[in-house]
Amino acid sequence: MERKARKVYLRMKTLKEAQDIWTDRFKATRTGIEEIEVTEALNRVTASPVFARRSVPHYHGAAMDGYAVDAALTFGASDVKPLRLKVGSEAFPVDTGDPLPDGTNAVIMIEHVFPIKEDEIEIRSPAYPWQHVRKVGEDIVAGELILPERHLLKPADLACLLAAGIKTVKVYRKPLVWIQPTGSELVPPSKADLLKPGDIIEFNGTMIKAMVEECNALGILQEIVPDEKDAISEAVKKALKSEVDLLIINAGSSAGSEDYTAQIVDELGRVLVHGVTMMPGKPVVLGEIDGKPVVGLPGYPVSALLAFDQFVRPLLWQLQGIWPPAKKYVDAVVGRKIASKLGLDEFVRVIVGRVADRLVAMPIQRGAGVITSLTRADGIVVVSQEKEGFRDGETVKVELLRPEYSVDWNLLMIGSHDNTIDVLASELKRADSRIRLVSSNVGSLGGLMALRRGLAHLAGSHLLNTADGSYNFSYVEQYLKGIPVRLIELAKRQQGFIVQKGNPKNIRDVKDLARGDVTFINRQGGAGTRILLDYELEKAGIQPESIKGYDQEEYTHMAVAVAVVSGRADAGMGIFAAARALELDFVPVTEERYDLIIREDMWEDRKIRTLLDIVSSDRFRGIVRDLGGYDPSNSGTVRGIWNGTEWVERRD
Ligand SMILES: Nc1nc2c(c(=O)[nH]1)N[C@H]1C(S)=C(S)[C@@H](COP(=O)(O)OP(=O)(O)OC[C@H]3O[C@@H](n4cnc5c(N)ncnc54)[C@H](O)[C@@H]3O)O[C@H]1N2
Ligand code: MOO
Repeated sequence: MERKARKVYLRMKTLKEAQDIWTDRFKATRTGIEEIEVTEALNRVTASPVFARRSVPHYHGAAMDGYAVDAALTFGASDVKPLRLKVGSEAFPVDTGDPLPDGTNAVIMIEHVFPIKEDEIEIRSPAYPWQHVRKVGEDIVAGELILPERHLLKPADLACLLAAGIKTVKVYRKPLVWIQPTGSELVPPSKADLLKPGDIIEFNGTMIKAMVEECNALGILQEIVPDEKDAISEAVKKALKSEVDLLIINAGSSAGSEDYTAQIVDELGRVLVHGVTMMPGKPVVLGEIDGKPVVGLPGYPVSALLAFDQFVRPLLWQLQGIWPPAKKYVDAVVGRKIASKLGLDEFVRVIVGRVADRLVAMPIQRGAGVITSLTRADGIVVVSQEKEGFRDGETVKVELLRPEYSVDWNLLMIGSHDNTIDVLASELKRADSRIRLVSSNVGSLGGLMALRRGLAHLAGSHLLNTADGSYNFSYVEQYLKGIPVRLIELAKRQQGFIVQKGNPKNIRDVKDLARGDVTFINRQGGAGTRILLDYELEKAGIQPESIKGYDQEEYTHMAVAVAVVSGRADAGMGIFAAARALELDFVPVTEERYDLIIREDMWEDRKIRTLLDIVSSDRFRGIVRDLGGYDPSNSGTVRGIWNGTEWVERRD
């Protein structure tokens, strides 16, 4: 083979350019054709037109239960002049589907017949010719075209084929896809219990195989190959010798020292595209070797999935001769500002809910390695390359990953994070499988803002009024003027310091945070926990500047605990459950009340009704108590009814 100059990173293409190059190159490529049983042909694509072998029905048949007659005999029958017919010679009993006896051409429904004697019936209206009869060829006429070429076979199509006397059908072969995970750090999922630092469980392969299957193709997941050029090259050659229609190499797509995909494709064949202005998914490699399509999907799971969706999915359908199934888009209002780089189409995952008749799309975590951003997402918003993002409140197009009706069952909760929210979410699902509690963590104050702007159904909040020690009331008064809401206690919970196991720095109270040997990890401004900390610092007369790490912020209790477990910090303020989840120690500081703040116009909503039943149930209280660090004895208690101007009810 001719050797070419090495081009590792080609000029970045736009998504549209890359898609055009890719689909154009393989526009005439199809998988082979095979003939299969109709009974096994669901979701396959016809490779030739199909013509009926017989008519349907192939005989005149009764369409109703009753009596078959010659219509001419019945003319003149009426209420004043009933007509009697002899059973067996003039009228013949038939059931739906029975062939019509010779000499008959109509069926009288049994309900319209009056039995006189065993062998005689009476009718009081005439039958017209061919009434209640399914005539020969009414549905299909032998020889007629019943399905065109390149038709995706759905259940009714299979029925139609069988009815027309067809037993086998020519379809395109399911594309066969070789999936090659690469990476010296990868270990198979079966070894998940024996991970060393640096090991990564190979999970992309299974995700890719599942996506391949969703495109009606067959994926063969190969064993992991290490990041060695020769080893990968060998695997590629082996793949191409087999019968595969498409080769996917996962990871090694970017510019690192061990990123060989583009080089190998370039040496063995031709790189069509390396680098697309999309994010995640930017370093995708599109090429061909021996006329076969080869794709290098980036290693990060979100990047791999999105690049697959843009390039592999359409190709797999194209190889079967049809368009990919259409995506579903809806308009929604952005719930939180989305900033994005110019020059890249950024794919932002969002949760979606319908609040007061408009759909709200709340962005969730952005990282290309954050697989949970895909498991949680209801949709994807693309910030196109010429935009720097979206302001909150702006209307955007959302690609829905779930059916639109299911989004109407989402309860959109924005605000402070708490572990009991996860319990609530799973209890809601248990009570009513349609309800999904989707939450976005922006801190307590952020939750109130979202309620004010009509971007959430409910907020979770634990905002302390440092003047009188009350929770949430004064903040509702300040931020929710004109917005009627109700406050329901979710639970009381302990707040304290999350510290290393064994508390090696011997942190006892808030004064210890100012010690020179202690590094702290903080929560973001507006978080209830942050306000609590500042309150405790003020009480103790400690200047925030004297605390090392005070300016380092995280958005959730768990993120604070992770900062401690990883050694980045010695202490952070948070809830007991977060410390326990990571086997850290906990130094209690105080107990606080965490409330659900619910829009008044949601009060009678079924989802909220279900939620309220759950939070006041013994079962919920039991689960929450078992988490540790919570006092759920007053869960479900109404703490306040705010009509937008004043408290109709307020119970501290
Ligand atoms: N200097 C540069 N570095 C990077 C660039 C760049 O342009 N210049 N691009 C970044 C972007 S964007 C992406 S996306 C990634 C793509 O990386 P690779 O495709 O080269 O993949 P790796 O670096 O090998 O792996 C990334 C990450 O994914 C994990 N991984 C890989 N395979 C699997 C698998 N089968 N299952 C689970 N996880 C997998 C791997 O362990 C790494 O953690 O590059 C950036 N860097
Ligand atoms: O393009 Mo990478 O896929 O942004 O993270």
